[in-house]
Amino acid sequence: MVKVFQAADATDLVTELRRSFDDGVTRGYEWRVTQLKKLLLICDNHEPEIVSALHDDLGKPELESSVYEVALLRNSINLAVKQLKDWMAPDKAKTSLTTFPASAEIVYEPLGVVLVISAWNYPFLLSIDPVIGAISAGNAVVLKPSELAPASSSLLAKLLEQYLDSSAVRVVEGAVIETTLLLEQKWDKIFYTGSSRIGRIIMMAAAKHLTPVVLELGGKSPVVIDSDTNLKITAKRIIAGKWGCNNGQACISPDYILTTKEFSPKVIDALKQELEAFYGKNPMESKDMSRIVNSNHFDRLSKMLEEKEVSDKIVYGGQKNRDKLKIAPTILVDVPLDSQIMSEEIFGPLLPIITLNNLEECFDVIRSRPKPLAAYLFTQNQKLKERFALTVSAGGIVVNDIAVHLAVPTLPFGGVGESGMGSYHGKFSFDAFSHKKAVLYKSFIGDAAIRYPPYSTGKLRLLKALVNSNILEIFRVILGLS
Ligand SMILES: NC(=O)c1ccc[n+]([C@@H]2O[C@H](COP(=O)([O-])OP(=O)(O)OC[C@H]3O[C@@H](n4cnc5c(N)ncnc54)[C@H](O)[C@@H]3O)[C@@H](O)[C@H]2O)c1
Repeated sequence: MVKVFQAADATDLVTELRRSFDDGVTRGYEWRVTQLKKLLLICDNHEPEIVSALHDDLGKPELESSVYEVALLRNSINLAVKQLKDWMAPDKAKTSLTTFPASAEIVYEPLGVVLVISAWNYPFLLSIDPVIGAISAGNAVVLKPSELAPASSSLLAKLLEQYLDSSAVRVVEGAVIETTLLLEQKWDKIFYTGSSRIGRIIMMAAAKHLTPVVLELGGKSPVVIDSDTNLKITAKRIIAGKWGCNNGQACISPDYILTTKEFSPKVIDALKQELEAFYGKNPMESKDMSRIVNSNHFDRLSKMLEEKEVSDKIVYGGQKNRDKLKIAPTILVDVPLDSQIMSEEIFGPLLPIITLNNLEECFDVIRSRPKPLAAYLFTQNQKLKERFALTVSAGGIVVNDIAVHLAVPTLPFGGVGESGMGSYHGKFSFDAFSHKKAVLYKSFIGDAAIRYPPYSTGKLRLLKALVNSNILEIFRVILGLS
């Protein structure tokens, strides 16, 4: 019988991990790099099992599992192993006249015991990627994978227990009850990936202990298409980023398209043509697309499609099979902006196209809505690219492609406003789990009497000049000039 996770288990778990942290188990370079290399071994030795778990949970095609989960993880781990010494080294900081003589540095201090709560759609990537950051930064870590991807969750629990140091890295499987018990504990950071709704619950629980959070949330990521674009490539990239990424169940998947009324028929034709080239005449039978994760999400998506003034706007697809949890790639045109499909994150294979008079109106639609996790623009117009990058707020922006910024570790990945707070990937993951400690070294040389009472006008003038680094004024005070 599976043992039920109870409040005392959560408390004991954190106590145990805190003891390891306090004993310094996780702080040294050797421990960190050994654990990272173990994560690499998991990828090397267990890829077929991972692919199979992802197939059980989501019907994810092998290519997507191997590349977008395992290969991306390998990249993250290799980068951390290669850069760890550099990341851990303190950064020298400049000092000022006020503290002269002194030296200063920024020390990257591990936070302590951290909690990672991840989502079901990329269950390996979204679980292990933050754990890489937590370990790199020298923390003890508890991972809580999503219960909605049970095969992946149990494989993660098995493999992390088998490979990693269980005195400092643990997996707790479970759903709301288990997560709630974990959230009652005092953590030094909570890293959460999931919906904005639950993000609010996480932040409220964290506030009780003044625990900092990273919230990797979602939102409605828009795609603007200008008529000055390579339409064939545009269509292919949108399809690859939408249906080719877990069938639209991805946080940076295109949620809706904005284009001009005039150009929209060409956009629709191009999408139809490439969809057929990718998935054939009957996409419901295609093995190259994930299924919907479960019947709740299937019903949620169906409800969106069946809404009045939405169901009659389908121009492509619309087929569904609840038994197989399949929904065909579906394109809709000019659904009402206040419909459910245009108000909530779609997170599935439906793609509305909204047509407007010009591109400025398209940009205005984005600006009038909660800030998305990603915003995309397809154009060859340099001025438009710059205007988009400067005036549209989103977690990240990609011009002329979809979702690929996720694979660039020199770019921070995270949301803004409603799409989240904090970021990770590459060095940003290390930073997310580190405290940047300011350290100033002074000696007993050059002890200036001017900072000590009794105060005088001369001391006041000199101190002000020193704080403002006003060399001329310093000389004037020293030389007794007014
Ligand atoms: N920014 C990113 O990197 C990223 C990545 C993937 C998904 N997402 C977003 O996540 C959302 C989809 O994920 P989801 O929320 O359906 O995933 P989910 O249902 O798996 O939930 C995420 C986590 O929250 C936990 N949880 C659920 N209810 C809870 C509660 N009441 N209290 C505490 N914990 C609870 C779950 O157990 C799970 O571990 C979308 O909005 C998507 O855009 C964001």
